[in-house]
Amino acid sequence: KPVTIPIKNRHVFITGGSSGIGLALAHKAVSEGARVSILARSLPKLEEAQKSIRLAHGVDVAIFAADVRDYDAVQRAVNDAGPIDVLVVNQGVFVPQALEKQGLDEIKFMIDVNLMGSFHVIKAALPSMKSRKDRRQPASIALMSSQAGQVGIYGYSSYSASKFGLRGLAEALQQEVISDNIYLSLIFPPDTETPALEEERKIRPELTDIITSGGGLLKADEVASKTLDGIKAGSFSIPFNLEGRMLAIATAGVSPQSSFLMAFLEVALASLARIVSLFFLWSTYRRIAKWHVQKKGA
Ligand SMILES: NC(=O)C1=CN([C@@H]2O[C@H](COP(=O)(O)OP(=O)(O)OC[C@H]3O[C@@H](n4cnc5c(N)ncnc54)[C@H](OP(=O)(O)O)[C@@H]3O)[C@@H](O)[C@H]2O)C=CC1
Ligand SMILES: CCCCCCCCCCCCCCCC(=O)[C@@H](N)CO
Repeated sequence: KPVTIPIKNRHVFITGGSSGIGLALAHKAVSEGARVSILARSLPKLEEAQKSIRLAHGVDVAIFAADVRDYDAVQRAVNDAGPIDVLVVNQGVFVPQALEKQGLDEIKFMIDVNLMGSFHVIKAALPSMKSRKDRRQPASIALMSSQAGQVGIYGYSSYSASKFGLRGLAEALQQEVISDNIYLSLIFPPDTETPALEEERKIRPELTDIITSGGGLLKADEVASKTLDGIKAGSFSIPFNLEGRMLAIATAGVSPQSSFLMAFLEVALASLARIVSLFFLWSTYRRIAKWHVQKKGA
């Protein structure tokens, strides 16, 4: 059933909140009257982010320097931050490369930060979320996935694995915390203009570039405002553009759906979404074949 998760005067804790989508989310949450904490590794970047938010909104967010791969550091930061009402597990890294060429260290890096790091943050925050003073007010745990967490893409074998993992985590955890009035959200952005995407573009395999362009491109603050709307609505899955909505319907699987309208659309459009997916796959594999022919020819 539909639920409303208030943001105003509540504690929103955002990991990866010093840059890109996380920083845009922090701005948005502050502008909606939330008390915001941001966690990341680099203190100078956190201070920079804190300054930009103070300049824009005249409010100070709390900053916590910790690497999500270090559980004790995360636990200390969460204890210092105090009970959390809305947890946004946003941190993430992506190094696109064909699996065969990718070093095991880079594969481990993405799994450690994107998946294991998310477990650390949730594990550290969950006890105080369950014992929050006003349990009648629903709480939220929102995990930053990606369209690459809905469909595997050339060059993203480890990245997609880390994001698909969040899906299993969210579906299982939702069953474990529903009785504590805590709602899970999975956020599925397409390519989003952030410093990390800029870096990624320099090293992304050509085929990855070609295929991901099918998902669209958004600005960080567009992603931030739709993300916050989805969290407030307690949506289990938060897609963004038309491709994202089609992907969400095509990959609805056995995930929770609190909106009757969306549930109806998932049922009514299931076969169309599968047809569009099959067409997307047909054109993708055709491009891959063409690319190899060109490469051989070159
Ligand atoms: N940009 C895009 O195209 C898309 C991004 N996403 C997802 O959005 C999320 C944010 O990406 P984006 O905003 O682009 O990236 P940015 O690099 O701009 O921001 C990443 C944030 O996470 C922090 N971070 C990185 N590693 C760690 C770590 N080990 N421990 C704690 N904090 C860490 C960074 O700070 P610091 O380095 O100081 O730790 C920074 O604040 C990721 O989960 C990504 O997968 C999803 C779809 C599209
Ligand atoms: C029903 C079928 C729908 C057809 C359209 C499908 C299009 C899929 C394109 C996938 C785009 C992946 C973007 C990854 C962004 C990202 O996470 C990286 N920038 C790293 O963060």
